[in-house]
Formats: sequence, structure tokens, C-alpha cells
Amino acid sequence: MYKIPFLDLPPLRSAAGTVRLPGSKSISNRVLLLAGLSEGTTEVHDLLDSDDTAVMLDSLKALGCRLETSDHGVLQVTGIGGQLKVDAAQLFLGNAGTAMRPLTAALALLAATQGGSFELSGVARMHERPIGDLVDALRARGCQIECLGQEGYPPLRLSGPSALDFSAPVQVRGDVSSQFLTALLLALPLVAQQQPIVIEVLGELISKPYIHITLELLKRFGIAVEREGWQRFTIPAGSRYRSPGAVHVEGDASSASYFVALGALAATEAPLRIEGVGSASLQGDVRFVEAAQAMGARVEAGPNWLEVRRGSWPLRGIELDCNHIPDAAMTLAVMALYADSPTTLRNIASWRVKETDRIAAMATELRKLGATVEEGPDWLRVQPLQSWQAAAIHTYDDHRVAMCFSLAAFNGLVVGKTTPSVPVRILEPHCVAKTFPDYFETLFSVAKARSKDIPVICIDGPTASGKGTLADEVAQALGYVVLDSGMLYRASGLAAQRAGADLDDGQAVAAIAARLDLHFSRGRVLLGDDDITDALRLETTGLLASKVAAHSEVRHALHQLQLDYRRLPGLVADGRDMGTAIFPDAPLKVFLTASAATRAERRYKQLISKGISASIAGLRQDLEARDLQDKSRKASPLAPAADARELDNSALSIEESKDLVLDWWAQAGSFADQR
Ligand SMILES: Nc1ncnc2c1ncn2[C@@H]1O[C@H](COP(=O)(O)OP(=O)(O)OP(=O)(O)O)[C@@H](O)[C@H]1O
Ligand SMILES: Nc1ccn([C@@H]2O[C@H](COP(=O)(O)O)[C@@H](O)[C@H]2O)c(=O)n1
Repeated sequence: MYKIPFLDLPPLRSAAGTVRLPGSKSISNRVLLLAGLSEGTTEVHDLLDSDDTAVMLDSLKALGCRLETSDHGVLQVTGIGGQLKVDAAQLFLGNAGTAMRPLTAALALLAATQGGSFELSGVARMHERPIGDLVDALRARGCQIECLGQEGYPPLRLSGPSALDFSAPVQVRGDVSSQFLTALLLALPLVAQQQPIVIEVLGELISKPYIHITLELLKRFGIAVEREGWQRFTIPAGSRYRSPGAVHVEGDASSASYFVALGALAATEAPLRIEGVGSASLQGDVRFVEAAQAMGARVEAGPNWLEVRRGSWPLRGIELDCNHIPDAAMTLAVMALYADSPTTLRNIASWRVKETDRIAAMATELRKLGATVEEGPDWLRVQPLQSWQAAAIHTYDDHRVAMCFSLAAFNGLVVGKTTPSVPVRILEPHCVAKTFPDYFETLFSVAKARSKDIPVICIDGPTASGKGTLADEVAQALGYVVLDSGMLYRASGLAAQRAGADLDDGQAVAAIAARLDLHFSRGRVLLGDDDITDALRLETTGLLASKVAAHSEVRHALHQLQLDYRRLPGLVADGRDMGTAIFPDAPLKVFLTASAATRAERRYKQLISKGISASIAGLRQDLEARDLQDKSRKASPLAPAADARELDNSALSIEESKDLVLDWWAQAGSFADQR
């Protein structure tokens, strides 16, 4: 996951390959609650690992459920069997509506029948998300619920005992959020032993497919709810949660929408395959596929897979009632930028009470890209975009805003010769952890950019000037890949030496360098079967590397390997000739120096800290000899590129050097004023 303040996406141009979706959030949290309320143990396979499931798991643990994870990642939940194990708990539920609403209903009913006091709270935004309709429905039947802040909103205190009365139906509004009805359906079997319980929905029920998921999962846990249309539901008398033994969580259909869109936009050669959802999916958001098809996508589906490729291009603008796909429909708003006519999304009032006001958020951020957008209380209209602007997208701590705006980076596909393609900056990208922690890594595994659009920062300089340290720091701050090119020369030197090659024979060493069998595993470096991690960092290996690096044949043999490190979302490359020979088009080249005395002292401290004895004078002699050899060779000698920025860090801390380079980078890019 990218735990960084922003992630820059260069213009992207195509997509190919296979993605495996994380488990569905809606199914994961429903299954966890049902397993937690059931008697016995439920094995949960393919559970989503995310912020929203983490808060549900923490709550179940606090309520006395036993949770154990097997070596194969299967979670075993031993439930409370409808009997409270604790009489008080304070549960923090982050911004997870799928945890807050059902736990409110379950704990209100348990407290009423068995006594106890439970406080449920979340992040600030959760305290702005209405829950009054659910609270009113439960209070009307005798539950004691206090709103500890504003009436109708969390945080809440649920306490008891109190008398419950189900002689009349439980009435709940269905036109603001279907999660209130889901919460009641999941929790009311707790009190339906003696009599049937009827739920009546007031107003037109929105997001019916989510209720379908709830009913299907209840069935698997032994509760057969009877339904009359979408207005009246009856939980039969004698209902009791029974663990089905094992449950497999299907992939998240809302998360699939980004990749369905990606296929429609950018899978021109071969289909993009999406594994985890398909025609047999329980989730309503799988019907996003129909909307994507209406916009032009070509889709094939199996029971649990989809294959999507570009059909019509540009996409076709559509007008759609999105009530059945409220979450996935956000993706359509970004696809609309690539259409031939306006797209209007209707019946999306529920967007206003989600993680953020999603209608306002989408309109604001689409306009930053240059789009013309109109909005109403429950609709959004987006015009196709001709002239794209680089934009820093605010994500409002909303995972879906972050994920769907990543699709704006595919403007590389549409812009003409006169209007250049632009990068897109996603601010606070870690908000995707709510449902899809590895979203961007997954996107980068299938998206392609032109090599020259992938940004590179080169850090060259003499031995022990701090290149590797600075490269790691800068890469971490930007979420970039790192190339330690010196390691490739070191490994080539070691491999040649171990093979008994003549180190003065450039061709012989180059043949070995071209076939380097290097593997990286858990922080260790393996050459074939040998762990060479420690040997690589020895000073003698540095000298060996310097010797073999002088051969132009060896440099040639390693050239392509180094170019291959230019991967999304960007690269920080450290070495001697990154800026002069390997990445001459890099937008930022840093030539990092420090006085010989400083460098010798730093290397001394570095070795001593690893328990390796050394003398400062000896080290200084070695590094000066190595620098001389590196500077005076004919093939790509150590030298600053003509357009490099020189940085003498003798008097700077690592942090100061990093901040300076990041400032230079900010000035070099399209986001100079947007950090
Ligand atoms: N600005 C700095 N201030 C203090 N110490 C630093 C600074 N930069 C790097 N160091 C320290 O100097 C030592 C050498 O740094 P590093 O290994 O990054 O250098 P290098 O240029 O990559 O070396 P080599 O050329 O051998 O690969 C490390 O212990 C590192 O922590
Ligand atoms: N781009 C590069 C990187 C390194 N070398 C040679 O390898 C030696 C070891 O490098 P370290 O950065 O790991 O110390 C170095 O002295 C150079 O001779 C190179 O030529 N080009």
C-alpha cells in the first residue's frame, strides 16, 4: 500500500493481463457478523483484508468471539451463539457503514434482552453519516439508544435491559440507505425465537441488490426470510443462526468496476481478465458490466470471471438510473470523460451520505481536470473532455474517489498532437485501504505507459556520498521503484570471480553479467542458490565492481536490465552513469557529493555499526582509489550530466537532502503549485 501524501500517475496508454480481486467488503462484513452471532465455528475463506473489515474483526473480538487464522489464511470465527459474553464494550468503527449499522441493531437488541451497555463510535465523517432511521425503528420497539453527539448520528450508546414489543411490524425507511434494512434483517433473528418479526419498509427501497446479498447470506446461516416484494419482510418464529461450516467470500464487484472500465478504455490488444466475480456473483454491482457495455465495452463472463476489451471508441455517453449500482456508478463518471456525448447519472442521492458527499466531490475533482460538470440533488452530468489539465485530485478519505480517478490517467489514449497528455496526482492514496489496500499495485501490474512518460530521478556521485540512502528515502516518499545499479556491477564482479573468469577479459565477464541469475527475497539477494547479501556490501566487492565496470562490454550487457527498472509509477536510479548514459531523458538528475573526509567517516560508521572493523584512513584511500578508477575509465566515466543539479551534502542531514531533492522534483513536474 502507498503510505505517502500523494501518488503521481503518468499518462497511461494500455492495459493487459489478469487481476485477482480482493474479497467483497459487503459480503465480508455481513459474513463476519453472522458468524459472530452464530453458534459454532465458521471458516471464512478469501475474507477481505481492509480497514473496514479490521474494525468489524476488532469489534467481534471485543464482544467475545474467538478468531483464529490458519496457516493458509483461512479465518475461523467462533461465534457467541446469540448470548452476550461481555456486558460492556466501546467499539470504534472507523468509517465503516457496513459495521456501524448492523452492530447498532445487534447490540441494541442484545442489550435490551440480556442487559449491558455498548458505545459505538467512528471517525469524524462517520459522526456526520445519518443513522436516525435505524435508531427510530429500534427505539419504537423498545430498544434504549442514546445519540451521544447530535440526535440521529453516531456515536451511540445502546443499553438495557428493556422490554421489547414486536406485536406490530418494525418500520424502517428504505429511501436513504438500504443498510438500515440490512442491519435489521441481520440482527432481528436474535429475538425471533418466540414469534415471527415483520419488517415494513417505508418509502421506495433503494439499492435492492444489497438486500439481495443480505437475504442470501442469511439463508446460508439458517435464516429463511420471507419477502413480499421489497416492502415487507418476515423473519419466521424459531429462527436461529446456524454456522454453515465454511463460507467463501467472492471478489468485490464494486472494485471490479475500475478494471471493467480499464478494459473498456485500454484493452486494445487482448482482453483484461478479472478473476473473483462473474455471472454467478451475488453482488448487485456486477451489473456495472451492463453500464460499461452500454458505453462500448466488450465483455465475456464466466461464473467467477470477466474478460473485458475495448469496443466502441470513443466510448458512448449514456443516461442511466444508477439506483441498482450506487457504488460502482462513480466509475462511470470518470469513464464519461472519454465518451462522445454527455453522460447523465440519475437517482444517486445516496452518494451524498457516503464516505463523503460523493456528488459534490466528483463534480469538483472532474472540473479540476478541465471537465464541464453539472450536478443536482440526485444527479450528475459529465461532458466529454477534450483539453485535459494535470490535476491533483483530493480524495476526501474516500477510497472510491481515489480508485476511479486513477482512470483519468488514461488520457494518454485520447489527447491529440496539439494537446499533450497529462499526469494525474492522487492525494492521500492510502484511503484505498478501506476496501482495496493493493489497488494501485494491482493497477500498475496491468497498466502500461510509454517508457519516456515514466518519471525517473537519477542520483549519481562518488563512493559513499549517500546515493543509496537518498535514493531509498526519495523513492519511499514518492512510492517509486529503486534501481541500485552498483549492486548489478557488484553482483557481476562476484559472479565472474566465483566462475574463475579472467576479470581483465571484458567479453568473458560480460557473458557472465548478461546471464546474472539474481533473485530478491525477503531483503536477501541470491545469486543462483548463494546468498550474496553480505558479500555484496564488502569494500573488496566495491573494488571488484569498479574493475569489471570499466569494460564497455560489461556495461553494455547490463544496459537493458537497468532500463527494465523503469516501471510504474516511477523510478529513482542510483549509480555513476544514470544521468549520463542510462536515463539521459530523466527530468531530474542529482550529482551527489561530499568531501572525501566526510565520506570516509560515514563509511567507517556504517561498517562499525555492522560489526565490521575498519580504519578511516584505509577507507579514505580505498574510496579515493575507486573514484579515480571510475572517473578515468573510458566507458561511461563517473561525471555529472550536463543538466545535473549538484548537491554537496557534507553538511546536510539525510532528511535535509531528501527534502531538497523532493523540492527540486516538485519544481520539475506538472504539480509545482499543487503539493
Ligand atoms: N546526508 C547524510 N548525512 C549523514 N550520513 C549520511 C548522509 N547520507 C548518507 N549517509 C550515511 O553514509 C553512509 C553511506 O551511504 P550510502 O551507502 O547511501 O552511500 P552510497 O553513495 O550509496 O555508497 P556506494 O557508492 O558505496 O554505493 C550510510 O551509512 C548512510 O547512512
Ligand atoms: N551506474 C554504475 C554503478 C556502479 N558502477 C560501478 O560499481 C561500483 C560499485 O558501485 P556502488 O554504488 O555499489 O558502490 C562503482 O565503484 C562503480 O565502479 C558503475 O560503474 N556504474
